[in-house]
Amino acid sequence: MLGRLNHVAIAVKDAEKAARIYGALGAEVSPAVPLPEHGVITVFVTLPNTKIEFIQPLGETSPIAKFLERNADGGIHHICYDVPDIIAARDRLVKEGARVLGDGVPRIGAHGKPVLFLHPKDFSGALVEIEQA
Ligand SMILES: CC[C@@H](C(=O)O)C(=O)SCCNC(=O)CCNC(=O)[C@H](O)C(C)(C)COP(=O)(O)OP(=O)(O)OC[C@H]1O[C@@H](n2cnc3c(N)ncnc32)[C@H](O)[C@@H]1OP(=O)(O)O
Ligand SMILES: [Co+2]
Repeated sequence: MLGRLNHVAIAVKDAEKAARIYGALGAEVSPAVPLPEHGVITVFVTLPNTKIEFIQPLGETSPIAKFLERNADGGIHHICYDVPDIIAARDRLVKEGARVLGDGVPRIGAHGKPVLFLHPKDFSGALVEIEQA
């Protein structure tokens, strides 16, 4: 039911600036992409085995605003796993007692595929995103 580690997300105040050091190391760095429906701007760094997603707040109601108030210098915000069937994964997780954030309906994420978020208190203090593979 669980696939590859899709990305590790780091919340920062300036995503392009944060990714710059990875570019200096020769990694592929994407352009900044605003995703108003998620309240963030993303910059992806592609590594051989996964990606780093830098997320910067966008708009008044960004879901990462409080996190950055608590972590002014930035910090690891969530981890994202591929799942082969996001609806089956959601239903199994709910059955096991995990809380799906929002209305439980997958939304299209940064890679154009459906994503869901799971409450950090149900995953040992780590916010988890699942993405349809
Ligand atoms: C670009 C699209 C997409 C992709 O395709 O990759 C993205 O990644 S979008 C990324 C941003 N979107 C989201 O994060 C959506 C889901 N997040 C949420 O719904 C909220 O951020 C949250 C997880 C419910 C937290 O809400 P918030 O209002 O910020 O926090 P609270 O202060 O109410 O926190 C409650 C509780 O949870 C702890 N917490 C909060 N954020 C995290 C975190 N990132 N990792 C671990 N723990 C977290 C927080 O410390 C509180 O704990 P207590 O103080 O012990 O109650
Ligand atoms: Co993400």
